[in-house]
Formats: sequence, C-alpha cells, structure tokens
Amino acid sequence: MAVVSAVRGGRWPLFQRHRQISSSSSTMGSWGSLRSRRHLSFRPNSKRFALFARYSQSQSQDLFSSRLQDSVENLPKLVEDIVQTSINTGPRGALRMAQGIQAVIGVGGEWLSDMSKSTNSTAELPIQLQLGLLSPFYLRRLFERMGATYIKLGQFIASAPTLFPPEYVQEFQNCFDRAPVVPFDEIKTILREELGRPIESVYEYVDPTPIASASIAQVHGARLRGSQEDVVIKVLKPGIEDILVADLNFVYVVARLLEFLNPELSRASLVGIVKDIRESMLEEVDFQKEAANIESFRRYLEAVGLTQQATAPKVYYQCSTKRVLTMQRLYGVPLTDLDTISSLVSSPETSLITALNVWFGSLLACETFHADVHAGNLWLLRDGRIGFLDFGIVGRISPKTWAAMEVFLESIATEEYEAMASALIEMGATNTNVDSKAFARDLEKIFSSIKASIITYIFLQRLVDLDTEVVIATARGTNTTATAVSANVIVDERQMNALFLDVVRVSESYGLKFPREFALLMKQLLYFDRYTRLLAPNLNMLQDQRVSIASNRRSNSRDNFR
Ligand SMILES: Nc1ncnc2c1ncn2[C@@H]1O[C@H](COP(=O)(O)OP(=O)(O)OP(=O)(O)O)[C@@H](O)[C@H]1O
Repeated sequence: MAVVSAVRGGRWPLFQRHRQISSSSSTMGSWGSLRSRRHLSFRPNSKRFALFARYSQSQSQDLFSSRLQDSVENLPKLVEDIVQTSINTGPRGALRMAQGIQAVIGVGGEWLSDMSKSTNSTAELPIQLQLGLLSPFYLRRLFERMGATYIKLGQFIASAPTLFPPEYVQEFQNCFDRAPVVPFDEIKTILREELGRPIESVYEYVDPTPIASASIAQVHGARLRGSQEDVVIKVLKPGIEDILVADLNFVYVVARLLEFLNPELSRASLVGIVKDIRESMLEEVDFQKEAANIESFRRYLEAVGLTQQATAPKVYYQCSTKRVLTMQRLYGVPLTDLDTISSLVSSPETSLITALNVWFGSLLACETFHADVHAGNLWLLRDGRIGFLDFGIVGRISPKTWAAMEVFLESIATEEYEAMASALIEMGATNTNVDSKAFARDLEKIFSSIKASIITYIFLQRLVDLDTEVVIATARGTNTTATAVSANVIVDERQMNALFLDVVRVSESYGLKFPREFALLMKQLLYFDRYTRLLAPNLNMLQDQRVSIASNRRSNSRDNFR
C-alpha cells in the first residue's frame, strides 16, 4: 500500500513507475523497512541518527558504485548497438535528419508567430506557448510535418493513455494523416515493378486521380482486365519503408541512450515499447499481412453466416504483393453520413446494431479484431450491408481479458462500481494488493462528476431553448441545425474521452497497467458511441437486448443479426 499511495495522483505513468521504483529501492526505502522492523525513533544528533546517516551514506555509495559498474559494463553493448543501428540506417539517416531540421524550423516559425501575437495582448501567455515545441499542440504539428512514422507514433500516443500524459493523449487524437499526392507516373512505375508485367495486362483501366492519399499509402480506383470487376489498388508510397526504418532506428537509439543515462527507465521497458511500436508499424507496411487480416475476417463472416449482413473487400492475390493490394471495390458511405444512410435504409438503427453485433462477435470468434473502426473504415454499403475497410491495424484479445471487459462495460451501464473495480483489477497487471473498495469509491467519484457535468450541459442547453433530442431529430434541416448537431456530438465525445482517461489515470494510481488491447477496445467503443448518437440516439449500446456482446452470443441464436 505504501508504494501505491506514493504514486497516487501522479500524471505520467513512466514518471510514476520511476517514483515507485526509487521509493522501494532507494536508501529511503531501506530506512523505512529497517525502521519498521526495529521500531526505532530518529532524533537528530542522536547516536542512532548518526548510525543511520552512516548507513544511508554507505548504502547510496554502494548504489552509486553498483550503477556506475553496470553502466561501464553496458557501455560496449550500447556503443555496438548504436553503431550497428547507424550502419543499418545508412545515408537515409542523414537525409531524414535534414528533413527533421526543416520540420523543426517550420513549426518553430509557427510558434514564434503565435508568440508575437500573444505578447501584443495583455493576457497571460497560454501554457502551450510557454512550453514551446514540447507542448502537446506544437509537438503534434511537428509530428504531422515529420510524416508517416511520426504520424503513426502520434496515433500510438493517442491510443496509449497508460503510457503518456492525458494532455498529449488528447491532443494526438487530432493527429491527421494527410500527405501530398504521389504523381501517377510514379504509381505506375511501382505497379509495373511490383506486378512484374505491364499494368495494361492486369487492369483494363486505372484512375489517375487517387481516391485517397495518406502518409503510407495511396489508393486508386481501377477495373480488372478480363473479369471487368471494379477494384481499388492500395499502393505503398515510394521510399516509405526507408523512412520508417531511419525514423524508428533514430527513436530506438534515443530510447537506448535514455535508458543508459537513467537505468530505471529500463524497468519501465522504454526500449521494449519502442521495439513493439517498430514491429507493429513494420506490419502495417506489409500489405500481405493486411490481406491475411481481411481474409480471416471474411472467413469469420462465412463461418457464422453473416455474409448477408456485412462484408470486407475480397483480395485479388494474383495482383497483390507486399507493396500493392488489389481489392474488390466497395460502394458506400461512412457510418456518420446520416442523410445518405437514411435514404439507403429504413432503419439506420438496425444497421448500427448489425455493425455492433458483427464487430463484437469478431472479438472472440475471429483471430484478430478490426482496431480502427473510424468512420472512413466503416461503411453502409449501397446494398444495405456493413462494409469493413482497412485492416492495417488489428488487435487480439484473450477470452479472459474480454470476460473482464464485459463486466466492466456492464458495470458502466448499471453503475456498480465494485464490479467495475474488480473487472479493472482483473485486466490490469499488478503485483500489488489493490484496495478494491477504495478503488470503487474513486471510480464512483469520476462517474458522478461526469454525470454532473452532463446534467449541467443539458440544463444550459434548455436555458437557451435547445433540447438535445430535438436537435438530433432535426439533423437534416438547415445549416444552422447541422452545426448544432455536430457541436453537441463533439462535446459528448470529449466527455467520453475524458472519462476514459480518468478511469485509466485512477486505475494506474492503484498500480494497474492495462494491456494495449484495452485502449484499442475503448477507442473502438468511442467510435461506436459516436455512431450511436447519430444513428440511434435512443439506443443504449451496452444494455440493449438486440446488441449481443460476445458471451451472449454463445447462448443466443443468430436472430440478433437479422
Ligand atoms: N475496398 C475499397 N473500396 C472502396 N474504397 C476503398 C477501399 N479501400 C480503401 N478505399 C478508400 O481509400 C481510403 C483509404 O484506404 P485505407 O483506409 O485502406 O488506407 P489508409 O492509408 O490505411 O488510410 P487511413 O489511415 O486514413 O485509414 C478509404 O477511406 C476509402 O475511401
């Protein structure tokens, strides 16, 4: 418990762990344990005090010399590692360095211009200006300018509230993946090289204007020669693997140096985290892996008889490689396009329930689950089915974690905080004994405060004569109404996000550390929450009998999908 209370209230998990470790391994920790064993008192100038002062001094000297010895022993390995990484990076490292300097100058310029505007006003300098390029806002801008790797790192930060401070997690939710379009001639060259034959022999037609261009890939519409099927071609942008390798090697070297300078960071496994990020990013630039994820999802739909309700694009392996993915073209609209959805189906609510059931069902029944269901990747198709796109980011969840997750979700709806605490304890890896009653009380406080702010918000809306439900019901009206709807949705989402971050923060203060899947799952639930507000404002996603989360599925029939 002493360790737990020592870390409670901290904001940065890495820092928390640092404090946690030092409090147990430092001389203070030794003093504390000795003190409790022998029931000694400490009066300054007393013999005992002098004894302990000497004891403490010798302990810290021992600690210092043992650390120094560790460092000296580790130095050759560090140097070897850095040299090896630099050799692997090669000249692309220097090029990236130049691009990095350019990006820093660009964002630095933005900061200076914002500073000059602010210094003209009498108000106090906002915190983000004081922190400069290290503030969440400018750091996010810098990451966007640095391109693919850093955008993905930014998205990783946004999805890992257990590792980063909440201000950064919140800000990096806005890390947009926009990138300049690669000229069509270059795309044609890549296609020719990858497919090993003239593109005219494979495709009847390729649209030179891309459908989408993000930092890693560019997507073009096309038609297959022979079968005349409509397809899309996802092409890995040129040089992207080199950039990823150079950037990730740089991040790795920085992590190694930080761990060398502060060995306690190695217990927080900084290098381990960087290695994990490297692995998952390199997976994302391998379209053969994405193709395998799509196929496994399609197999799941087949196996449970859901192909009439949902689909994922068929992969054309004969014209797909590691860098090129040719897929069936789906036609539809994002789940946030209420106008078109209402014109396609009589009940948008039913479509949403289908999407929820298919996704929840895949958590256990499929090898992996789709871990990026933002509206661009979740469509209502023209034929009324739900289309799942982009399987670049997937997660895996164990039945044990999911069982605890179910209890957690249910407890949100039923407001049973002790059950919520037990579920979170079950999910979070910890060696400490958690005081579940105190934890439950802290969770209740978070939920009560968010409830109070929602009630205040609705009350304020009423004051200005805007009823939430009426606003949503008239969403297809004039521009002003549409603005009111989106404003409403954004406020609610922020509240949800803040709530999630609060739960994670409080859990961590009790020594819990969640698997990455927990954050991935919560993020998807926030997306689904957004769709629910738009498509079925009266639906309680976690309580409605028509929504089958995994364990119900085992006992229920498939009627829920119809
Ligand atoms: N099978 C498909 N049918 C129709 N359009 C598609 C298909 N696959 C991709 N697209 C279009 O291309 C866009 C980008 O595709 P995808 O999401 O796979 O790429 P990405 O680089 O991972 O983008 P992001 O990171 O923004 O999700 C999609 O939002 C969609 O508009």
